[in-house]
Amino acid sequence: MQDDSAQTVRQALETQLPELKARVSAVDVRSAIATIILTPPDGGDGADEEAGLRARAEKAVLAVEGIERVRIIVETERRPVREAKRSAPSPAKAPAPLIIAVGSGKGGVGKSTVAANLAGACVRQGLRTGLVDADVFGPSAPRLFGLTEAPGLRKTDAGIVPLQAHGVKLVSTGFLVGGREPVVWRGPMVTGAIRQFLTEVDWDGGDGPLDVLIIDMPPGTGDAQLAIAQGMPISGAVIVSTPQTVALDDARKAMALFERTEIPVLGMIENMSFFLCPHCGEGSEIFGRGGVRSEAGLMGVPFLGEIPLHPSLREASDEGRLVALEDGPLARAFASAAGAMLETARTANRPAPEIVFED
Ligand SMILES: Nc1ncnc2c1ncn2[C@@H]1O[C@H](COP(=O)(O)OP(=O)(O)OP(=O)(O)O)[C@@H](O)[C@H]1O
Repeated sequence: MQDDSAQTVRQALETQLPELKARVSAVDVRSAIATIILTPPDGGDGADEEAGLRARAEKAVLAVEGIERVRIIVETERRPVREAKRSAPSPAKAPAPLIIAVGSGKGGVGKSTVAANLAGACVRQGLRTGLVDADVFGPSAPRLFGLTEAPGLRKTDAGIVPLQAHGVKLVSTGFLVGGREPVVWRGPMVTGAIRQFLTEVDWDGGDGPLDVLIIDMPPGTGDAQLAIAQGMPISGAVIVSTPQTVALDDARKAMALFERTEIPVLGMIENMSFFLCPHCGEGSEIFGRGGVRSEAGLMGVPFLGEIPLHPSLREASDEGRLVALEDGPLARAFASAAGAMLETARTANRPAPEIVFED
């Protein structure tokens, strides 16, 4: 369905504005919001001409049935991945001793919900916790943390000031988009914006340095994900998957992506593992519980835990609450998964023992 609307939007753009055809690098449609990523114009175009072109593009997209809002993002830099790696900050400048990327090969498996609640579980353990919502296409942190009406991000001499909710400090491209107006992003975009989130945020802000930073990766396994993976000294990655075979196939691709960038996979979390009935508390294994555990076994990575499918998790997410900070089976599931994740991350990060030769 989502793919169909993206295709319709792309067609509308390309038919009505053939001059843009070569510049449309990605189109995404979610919740009636169309995001269009354009490559920069070829040298000659003046600023006015470019602004006019974008305005016409917005109009063309808004005319597509079902689209209520348009975001046009113009990439100004598209550095090859290798270059991104070179520009990665030195570990000394890393924002936290533990930086954990939460990824999934495919959207909709609940990765963002899991990432947010893992962050909540870290706060509950008394850790100073940050979260980067790196999903430029469908930022979900504003909704998950109840910050949809929050003011935009500010920048001071010390850096970008993160927002804070439920004890988690967070940045999201969602905080760059205001109200219901179509927004044109300027300046270094997509990978550029994310790179700023990875390198220019004042996480400390006088409260002390972070203990752990969680990165909610964009779904998929393309260049954007690779650039993020290489833009920061990530300690390890957690892969979220549902137990169905099709989701597992994508999870495998996500794992391969992290392996290519030499980021250790800390383990897998099974989301929507089984249906936990809100009435009787009984579990039903509707998607074939255990698929992720066996996949983790096959891939030789730890299995970190299972999160049940429960209506209250969706409700809490829509209301901007973190179940990880409440009581009940979901909170316990997140506490256990976060505990396993931190344990594996700390082990993976521990420096190798030094051999001392005695005379
Ligand atoms: N265990 C669960 N029980 C009930 N609902 C869930 C559970 N996990 C996620 N959801 C719901 O499923 C939907 C998708 O979750 P979410 O947005 O976190 O997925 P995602 O993988 O990050 O998707 P995308 O990558 O497309 O943003 C949301 O409505 C969320 O509230």
